[in-house]
Amino acid sequence: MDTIKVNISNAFGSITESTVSAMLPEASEALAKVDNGSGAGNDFLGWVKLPSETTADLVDDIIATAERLRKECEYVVCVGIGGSYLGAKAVIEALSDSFAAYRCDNGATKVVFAGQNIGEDYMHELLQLLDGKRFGIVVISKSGTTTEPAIAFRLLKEKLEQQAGKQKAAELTVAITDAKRGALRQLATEEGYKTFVIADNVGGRFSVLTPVGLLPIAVAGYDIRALLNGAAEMEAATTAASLDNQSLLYAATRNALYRAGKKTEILANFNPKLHYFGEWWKQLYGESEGKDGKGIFPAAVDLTTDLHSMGQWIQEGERTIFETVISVAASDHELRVPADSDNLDGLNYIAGKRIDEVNKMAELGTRIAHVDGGVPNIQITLPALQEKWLGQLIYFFEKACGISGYLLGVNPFNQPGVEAYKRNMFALLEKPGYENETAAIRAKM
Ligand SMILES: O=P(O)(O)OC[C@H]1O[C@](O)(CO)[C@@H](O)[C@@H]1O
Repeated sequence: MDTIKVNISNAFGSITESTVSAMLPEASEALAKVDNGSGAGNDFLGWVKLPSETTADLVDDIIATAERLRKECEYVVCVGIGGSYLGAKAVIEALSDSFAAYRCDNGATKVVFAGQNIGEDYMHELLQLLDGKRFGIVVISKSGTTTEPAIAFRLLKEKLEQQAGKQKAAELTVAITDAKRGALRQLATEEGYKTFVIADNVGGRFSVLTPVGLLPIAVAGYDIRALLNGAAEMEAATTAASLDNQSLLYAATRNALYRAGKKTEILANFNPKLHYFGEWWKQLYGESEGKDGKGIFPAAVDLTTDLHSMGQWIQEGERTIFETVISVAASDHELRVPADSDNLDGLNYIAGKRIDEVNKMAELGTRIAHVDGGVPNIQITLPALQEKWLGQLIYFFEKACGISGYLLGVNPFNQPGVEAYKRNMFALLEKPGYENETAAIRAKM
């Protein structure tokens, strides 16, 4: 079976091959905690067997629901934040025509996102876009009480009910939430929305292969069966307690680098369609590892774009970073550099070459330059931006994240730190029940 590949041959300097090999017993223990559920946070391991255990009935139901929305709606607004948004956004962006938003003529349903910010202008402009349009809503919140999506959903629900009437609005709304608990579950029951469940044992940032990610991806017209199949292949390929297990290898290497003083990992892509993959990855690793005063800081760059902004820092700044490059072997389309008789820009030496070949040389040149500059490099190669490979990549990173969190010595499946800003915001907005916090925060101002 073909799988995505990790190459650590350029990660050495502050660590050696034997440093990584010496991590194997510890990494195998961490892997066992993920696979056997014997570690901290083991009530959130529902994602481990999701690809192989997702039933055909559920997939059929998701696809049928997506088809219904695609038939009835010009726009589907997916409302959610963090893990209830980033996975779908990452996969849709990776698979989409970069200019899909500007191609108003193809009649395909457009997936737009809301509830991932509290931007007043963003919401105003979205409501304006939807004015008089046939639209539907997929509202996604595991807890059902997250402020950002709750505000967006209030506005969108009101708009949809005004435009389509209450009953039709209910038919055009799908809620993805907890099976029993929470405000969204209660509302969905009262209003009669079609619902899908986020299982108790799957945390938001590990939920892209549940209806949370699968429904928006299917609404956007992509093949969720292929995505799940790819993930299932990687599920099967990441159980061995060996450095051939690509997730274990990546987790062991990044922890070896961290222990050697490399505190920041920069995830780099050379394909603009992977920008949101970096955003998804940042949440996955940031929320999983950044706790107890520990954790590799996950940063992401889009190259070559950011070589003209962050390139200087990466090349010559503080040597506490390492870089992980997602390398896509083949592009979908073929385009060559044109020849020009005047050659004023001096580009004729590459005339006739594929744009992708130029990009690949930029990638190789960057990798060599950064390694020479003291930035260890891990390379992850996938053959193409297609559902199967993205499914593999998602599962690869999830599995590695669980192993890596245990290697780091934290509970990778909680995120207690996220509550701090919420408590302050509620106190400042004078939420009932927060009177003491309101007084305390006012005293600090
Ligand atoms: O799906 P919910 O409950 O709205 O949560 C959204 C996001 O908020 C967090 O709880 C905190 O950022 C994330 O872990 C989660 O992905």
